[in-house]
Parts: sequence; structure tokens; C-alpha cells
Amino acid sequence: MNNHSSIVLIIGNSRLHWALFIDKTLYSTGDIFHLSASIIQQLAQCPTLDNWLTAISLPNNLPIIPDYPIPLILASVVPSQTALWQSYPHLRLITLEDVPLERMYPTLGIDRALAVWGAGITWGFPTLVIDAGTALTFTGADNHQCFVGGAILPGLGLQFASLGQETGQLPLLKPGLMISLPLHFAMNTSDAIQSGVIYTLLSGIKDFIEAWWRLFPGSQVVMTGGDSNLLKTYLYQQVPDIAERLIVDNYLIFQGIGNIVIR
Ligand SMILES: Nc1ncnc2c1ncn2[C@@H]1O[C@H](COP(=O)(O)OP(=O)(O)O)[C@@H](O)[C@H]1O
Ligand SMILES: CC(C)(COP(=O)(O)O)[C@@H](O)C(=O)NCCC(=O)O
Ligand SMILES: [K+]
Repeated sequence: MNNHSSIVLIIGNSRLHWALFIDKTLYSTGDIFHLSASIIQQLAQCPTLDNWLTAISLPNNLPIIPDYPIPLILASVVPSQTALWQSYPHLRLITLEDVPLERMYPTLGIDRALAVWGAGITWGFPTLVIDAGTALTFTGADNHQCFVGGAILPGLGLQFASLGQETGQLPLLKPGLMISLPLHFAMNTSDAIQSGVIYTLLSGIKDFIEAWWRLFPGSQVVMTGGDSNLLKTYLYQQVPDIAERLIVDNYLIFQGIGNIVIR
């Protein structure tokens, strides 16, 4: 008997986040850089699981007989990337209308809606999601499964990149260069950038979490995204009582999509 498998792709501004569902089980996940138009065209012309596994660099030893063409469930916050997938034969594009949250505004990012839905069904409502991706976003939902709003700022990598690219003398730093926090008052340029970016980011995160807990005392706070583990490590050193209550879960969006479309 064929297994009902599907590929889920979340297109973020830095990377693609993919998952393979076999029946209702989240079988494997990963992150890759955006695929080229020609690879996407090849997948659209021959959407076998084998071709998919090659494209997402996963070993080809799955114990299943997959569907053909393998369904693709897509959620994207990058319209130019979404456009490249329109020719895929078995495509389901997820939009805000698919997400059962109340009171979302029409331009809300689908990644934020899915992540807060995934956090609520996994960890309970109310919930605050902090997505530490290209942008860093806060997205809240209350115990009536209503969207409560949020905030958007440049993420860790983007803060370093903007300083490195938009100034004449500052080096381009990457996140993760240091695991322990720098001195606040640094004596060289690289440390000064890291201090400025990291401490203001941590204070901002602390401020938003405390503001959330004033509205929803005891609520879960869940962090996700490419910089989530690093930021949690920093938070532990700066505000351990908050970090201890913070959940890191990098499957939120997949759980949200799985709950909505894979039944
Ligand atoms: N292997 C990696 N390649 C690229 N970025 C990474 C990697 N590991 C962690 N990151 C961090 O992930 C962040 C982007 O997060 P991600 O969740 O991929 O973003 P998006 O969902 O916007 O595509 C960057 O700031 C970067 O520091
Ligand atoms: C805020 C975002 C850029 C975050 O994208 P990401 O960092 O995950 O790539 C994305 O969710 C988006 O384009 N949102 C639309 C605006 C909004 O949510 O209000
Ligand atoms: K993201």
C-alpha cells in the first residue's frame, strides 16, 4: 500500500524550511538555502520523492512507497520565491484563510500565523511566539485562539549585516561568533558591535516577554527560528529566570501546517 507522504516547504527570507510527512507523522525536517529556478523546474516536471530527497540533501533510503506526484504544501513570505513554485503539479498554497485564528490582519505573515497556531496547539493557549529568523518577530494569541498582535524588528543576522554593509568602516560579523556574552563596554570594533546588537536585542526580548506576562500571566513563551538556540543561550546568562521558562521549538510551523492540512 502506498503511504501518503507530503513535502512541506516554508519559504523564509533567508532559507527554505522543509519537512517530510509520512502519513500523519512528521518524519524529517531540515533547512536549505533557496533553490534555483532550474532545480524547481526539474522538480515540477518530475515530482518523485527521489528527486525531492536529492534537492533537499536527504539520504534516499526511506522505507515507503511514496505517492506520485508527491504533494507539496507551501507557505511563503517571499512572493518572488512563491512564483517559482506555481508550476508544481500537486501544490497546495497555505494562506491566512487556512489558519483558524481569529482577528488576524490581512497582511500578517503566514509564517507568524502558522507558528503561533502551532505553538498554541502544541504548548497551549495563550502563547507568545518569538521567531528569531531574518526578521525577529513577536506574535501572540490568547486563550480564545484570537491573534493578539505582535512586533517586527531586524533579526540578529540582519542587524550585523546592515552595519557591515551600510557603513564604511564596520566589519561584517555573523551571529554565533561568541557563545558567552561580551563586556557591555568593549575595547575593539568587533566586540563593540556584538555588545551593542546583542545586549539591546536581549533587553528588547525581555521587555516584550514581561509585557506579555502582564497581559497573560503564566503564558507559555516559545522561541523558534535560526537564531533561537543562540539567543536562549545568551538570555540564560543575562536573565536566567526568564530563560528557564522559555521553550525552544523549531517545529512550530510544521505542527501548525500538519494540524491544518494533514489529517
Ligand atoms: N546554517 C545556517 N545558515 C544560515 N543561517 C543560519 C544557520 N544557522 C543559523 N542561522 C541563523 O538563522 C538566521 C535566519 O533564520 P531562519 O530561521 O533561517 O530565517 P528565515 O525563516 O527568515 O529564512 C540568521 O540570522 C542566521 O544567523
Ligand atoms: C515579518 C516577516 C518578514 C518575517 O519573515 P522571516 O524573518 O521569517 O523570513 C514575515 O512574517 C512577513 O513578511 N510578514 C508580513 C508583515 C506582518 O507580519 O505584519
Ligand atoms: K521564520
